[in-house]
Amino acid sequence: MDRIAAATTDLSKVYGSGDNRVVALDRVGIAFREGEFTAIMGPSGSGKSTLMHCAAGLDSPSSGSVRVGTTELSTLDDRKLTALRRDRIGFIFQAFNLLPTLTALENITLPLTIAGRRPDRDWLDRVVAMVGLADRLDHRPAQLSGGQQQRVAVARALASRPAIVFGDEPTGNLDSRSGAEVLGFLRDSVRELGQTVVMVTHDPVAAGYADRVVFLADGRLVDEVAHPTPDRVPDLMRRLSEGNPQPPALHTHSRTR
Ligand SMILES: Nc1ncnc2c1ncn2[C@@H]1O[C@H](COP(=O)(O)OP(=O)(O)OP(=O)(O)O)[C@@H](O)[C@H]1O
Repeated sequence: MDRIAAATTDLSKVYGSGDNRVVALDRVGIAFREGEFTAIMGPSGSGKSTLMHCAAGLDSPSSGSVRVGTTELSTLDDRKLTALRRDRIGFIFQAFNLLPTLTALENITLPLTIAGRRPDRDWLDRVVAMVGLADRLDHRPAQLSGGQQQRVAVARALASRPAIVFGDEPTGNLDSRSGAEVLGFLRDSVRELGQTVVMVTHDPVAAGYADRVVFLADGRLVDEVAHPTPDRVPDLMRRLSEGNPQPPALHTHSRTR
């Protein structure tokens, strides 16, 4: 049986009340299997960021549940939730969010330093080698290109060997060549290092690097494509944005409800 890195059950998130009430997520159930690369797509406002933030313990559900590994997040107090995010979850943001005064290596190991943990030297060497930063470790962010800075952020996300890595538009600030490199490294972290990656993206080409793409519309999971290729994803996106979530013939299995 596949092991589950993180999962949501009947996850709903409602913002505001009365006339301002927005149902950002409507009973979303999704499992992220260990060693799998998932892309989350959907129109603007469909709930992608909210799903990622709830699954990563950055936001709390209105109802339903989230687990990371076997840990149910609702059972954790703030201190334990912070520790779980730090120790078991990696984050990669659109803006690289590196500390300018630290070297690349110091940025990569910062979450471990804060946690008072000693880096696993072998693992760190593998991660640094994978993202091709071995000869840049003493550079500061300003001395690195955008693509190199995002590679530092990828290595930082992987440094603790987390249960799951969440990326929020990780290539949104990169040119297509640097974006392709970063996506390749994310895919390598899954294929070669056995990591689990979930990425929100608007870019069908980026989604083409994933093992599967899930589509949200109006806070619901409306479809899922396994082994996407860049030519299949835009077709699905077009149909969804036209308000017709009928799965086209090319999909492998559907979760429409
Ligand atoms: N803090 C908040 N307060 C009120 N409404 C919110 C809040 N955060 C999100 N929403 C609403 O919830 C819905 C889902 O938002 P979310 O940011 O998850 O969508 P998204 O698919 O990530 O959008 P985008 O692609 O534009 O980033 C939207 O209608 C949004 O306006």
